[in-house]
Amino acid sequence: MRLSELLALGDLDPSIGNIEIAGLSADSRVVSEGFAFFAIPGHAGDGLAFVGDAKARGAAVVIAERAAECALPLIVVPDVRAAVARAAARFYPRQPETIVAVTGTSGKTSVVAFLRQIWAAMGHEAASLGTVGVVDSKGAHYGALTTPGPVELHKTLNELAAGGVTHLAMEASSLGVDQRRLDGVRLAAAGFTNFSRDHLDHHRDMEDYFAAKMRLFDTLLQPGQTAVIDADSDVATRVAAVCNTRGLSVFGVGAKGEAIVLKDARPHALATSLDISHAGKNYKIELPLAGAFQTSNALVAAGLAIASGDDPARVFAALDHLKGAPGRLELVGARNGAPVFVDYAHKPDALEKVIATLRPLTKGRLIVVFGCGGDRDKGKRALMGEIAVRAADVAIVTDDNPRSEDPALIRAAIIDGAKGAGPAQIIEIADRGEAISQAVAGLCAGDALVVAGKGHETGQIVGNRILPFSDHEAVTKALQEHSS
Ligand SMILES: CC(=O)N[C@H]1[C@@H](OP(=O)(O)OP(=O)(O)OC[C@H]2O[C@@H](n3ccc(=O)[nH]c3=O)[C@H](O)[C@@H]2O)O[C@H](CO)[C@@H](O)[C@@H]1O[C@H](C)C(=O)N[C@@H](C)C(=O)N[C@H](CCC(=O)O)C(=O)O
Ligand SMILES: Nc1ncnc2c1ncn2[C@@H]1O[C@H](COP(=O)(O)OP(=O)(O)OP(=O)(O)O)[C@@H](O)[C@H]1O
Ligand SMILES: N[C@H](CCC[C@H](N)C(=O)O)C(=O)O
Ligand SMILES: [Mg+2]
Repeated sequence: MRLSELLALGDLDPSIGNIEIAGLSADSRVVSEGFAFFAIPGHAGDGLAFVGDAKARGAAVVIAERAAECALPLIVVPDVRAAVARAAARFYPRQPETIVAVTGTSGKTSVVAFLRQIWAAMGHEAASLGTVGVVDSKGAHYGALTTPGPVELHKTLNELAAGGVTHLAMEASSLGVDQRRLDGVRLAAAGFTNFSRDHLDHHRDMEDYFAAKMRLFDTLLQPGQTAVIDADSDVATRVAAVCNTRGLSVFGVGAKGEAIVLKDARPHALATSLDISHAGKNYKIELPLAGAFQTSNALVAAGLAIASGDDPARVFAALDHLKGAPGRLELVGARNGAPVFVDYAHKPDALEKVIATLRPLTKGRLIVVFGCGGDRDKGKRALMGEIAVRAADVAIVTDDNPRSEDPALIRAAIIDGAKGAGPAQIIEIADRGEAISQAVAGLCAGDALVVAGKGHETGQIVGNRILPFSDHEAVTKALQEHSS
């Protein structure tokens, strides 16, 4: 592809515009012969500092936001992150016909997994993309980011479409939206789950975080398209106002929803019976998932399936067969009849919700094993400690990806927040495997254990090393060791 086509800039000097481009990247380390290198002014450094590296690897041209002394032809654009996203969409032209993006602090991975399952039940060739990777009818492939960078994203979209996928549900993280990773994606609709504290290590404050999410609705969705909103979220009215201003069609779901109305939800064991209405008709659903939050997620997914053209009665029937996303309130086993769950709650609201879900199902003690990630929002540590001792009976504080930080200090910050904040016993066990083993060993009939924070993850990040570790495997091992 010629550079003028890649950038959609017809007025480039032909000596530059006619350069044949073999690929594109914003990371000099993956540049090859004939590539266009997009120099992003980032958080840690400026891509312009890596032009020499890009040239040595064969880059043909640099695209940046400012003019600079440069060993290669340089083109200045106003927003280089948007430019690389749009260029990637041209270089990898195919996309599944129906792409839906889901944002919100919690529930994105669950909603895209549910939507993929609903679409598959409708007979569509469906896929999902997000924190647990790309999942389609052929299997799952893990990736590093929830919303991949634009070059990887468009390569993936191209491959999915070429492989016959017509329907894709993808997660839109606030960072992904903010950093223009989705700017070249042809969206059909978008979903919003909820809003609470997260990523305050990146966003200046909660308003900045909210605005980042709203860019999906006020900029990326086009007027006339549909926004499916969990109407029971604290910020649903604000989100709907943003959507109305943009001329979107608002589809509210939940007890306060107007498009799918949740009339009654009766939890029993690990399932929930729902009475809902939509377009003047009533439906009964046996959702095979526990937790009010999973009901909300399932209704957002159903709304997105209906908004993208599927038959409501068939969509609601599909909810009877939903499976949870891996590591989201996943029942791994039991000891002395006490269930053991693995969950991905690594932020305050999620921890609160998962404990609140298990509390009514637990006659004995509710035990939670958790930690907080290093190099992430420090403010959430004390909050999560406080929630655990207020809402659970035993809080076992352990490590969760300490990264470059001293894990003992992370645990101390959690315990500082926990002390005196509630009745639960606090136990500190640094080694996560040992914490899980001791928690399992102590389970009595009537108890329940939730190991929170790592969900589907398969490693413990200590310094720059990723040590193999899975909560699921650690629980299974502990259940075997402490059987009888
Ligand atoms: C903190 C953050 O969001 N970083 C993202 C951001 O990097 P940055 O702006 O800080 O870039 P930088 O490190 O300053 O470097 C500037 C530029 O120089 C380039 N570079 C750098 C070194 C080099 O040798 N050569 C080179 O060309 C970099 O590729 C970059 O383009 O822009 C990059 C290009 O798009 C992203 O790859 C990078 O994601 C990093 C890998 C990351 O870990 N991001 C995480 C925090 C993230 O995005 N998480 C979200 C949310 C998760 C969730 O809620 O589920 C996600 O969507 O996964
Ligand atoms: N609708 C919801 N409201 C509150 N908490 C939720 C909701 N859905 C899921 N959770 C909690 O958040 C955890 C993460 O859920 P999920 O992976 O679906 O969300 P996510 O938005 O993709 O999160 P992340 O940004 O961390 O990838 C779950 O394990 C559960 O504890
Ligand atoms: N996408 C989130 C996941 C956090 C998971 C938790 N296990 C941790 O490491 O803090 C992040 O990178 O902030
Ligand atoms: Mg996710």
